[in-house]
Amino acid sequence: MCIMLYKITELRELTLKSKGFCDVVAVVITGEEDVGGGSTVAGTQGMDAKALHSLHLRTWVGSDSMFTTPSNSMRLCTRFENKRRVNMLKCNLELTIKPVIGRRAAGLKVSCTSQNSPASILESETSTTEEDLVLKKKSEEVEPCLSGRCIYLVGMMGSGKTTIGHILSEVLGYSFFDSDKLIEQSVGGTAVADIFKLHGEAFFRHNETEVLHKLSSMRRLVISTGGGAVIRPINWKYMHKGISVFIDVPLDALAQRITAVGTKSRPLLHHESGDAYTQTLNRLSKLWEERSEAYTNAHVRVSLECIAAKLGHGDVCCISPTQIAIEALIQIEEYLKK
Ligand SMILES: Nc1ncnc2c1ncn2[C@@H]1O[C@H](COP(=O)(O)OP(=O)(O)OP(=O)(O)O)[C@@H](O)[C@H]1O
Ligand SMILES: O=C(O)C1=C[C@@H](O)[C@@H](O)[C@H](O)C1
Repeated sequence: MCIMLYKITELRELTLKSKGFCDVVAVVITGEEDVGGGSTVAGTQGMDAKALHSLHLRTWVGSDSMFTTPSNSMRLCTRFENKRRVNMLKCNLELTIKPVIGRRAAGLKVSCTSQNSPASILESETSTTEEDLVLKKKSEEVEPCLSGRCIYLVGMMGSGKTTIGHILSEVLGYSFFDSDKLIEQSVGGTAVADIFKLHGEAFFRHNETEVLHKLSSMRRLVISTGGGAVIRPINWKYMHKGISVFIDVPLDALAQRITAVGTKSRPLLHHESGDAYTQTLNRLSKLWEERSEAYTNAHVRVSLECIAAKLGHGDVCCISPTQIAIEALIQIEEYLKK
């Protein structure tokens, strides 16, 4: 099993491999770094499970539940999709974060069990990857050129705006906002799917424009926008106050990602029955027909197909979010130089 762990405070990517089939999972753990000699680097002290879940946990295929256990460990119950064998495995993943002394020495003990495979214990130290160093260097070059301008990430549902947005905000020292979340807050915490159901799409779009309007007067933000934010010209007026970046992901890759996590939270893709992948791909194709032109309004395009060609990958699924974030910074830099 292959587990990718992202530690957002340090932006380190850690790949743990054990023999057997290969699943890809990303977990984000974050916390106070260097909070004094002998303290935990990424402990769960002072954080409740809900906060950890909402702020710091990502999996490629969605997490069913997560809870903390006493003394600096947290447990994630999730379903890992085995891409090679298509079946779903139920797994318990327990991360034990050991106390460390000094900076940058998070010890992670990962114990992983599943219905289909015996328990295995993996241990590793975090290490800074070459990708992390490239990302850091590029962000240091680009950040002063931005002069505080916000970055608006646009792209179809599931294109990775949130995932990449978190990475970019971290390296640039910007704050991160998700416009869908802000809309939910403005409607008393109602979920996007319920806003569509209760009030209709027009109401949602109106609120989306309001949110983008408010954000447009702010600085030093990375904003993950909703997939349909591009369709209203007024939204571009606001987004063009900053730098807009279109994350261009092939539709079949989007359909795979979305099918893996389910369509319940995405009202424009939700369907009750039938082949989930095909239905999702059909709906995405329809939306793409309506929107592809609108995405060209973005200042910058980050194409996963181009990154794959550059890196010599046959498949866009092999491109890590860090690589996409690096490419976004390269493209932003080129745009700013023009
Ligand atoms: N580079 C990547 N490779 C594989 N899966 C990814 C990658 N980036 C993101 N994902 C996964 O794709 C799904 C969608 O990602 P994310 O939520 O970041 O997209 P989004 O554009 O913000 O989506 P939405 O607009 O629907 O909210 C998540 O399950 C995420 O883990
Ligand atoms: O593509 C879209 O139109 C949407 C994408 C989501 O982010 C949400 O903004 C909402 O579900 C609509």
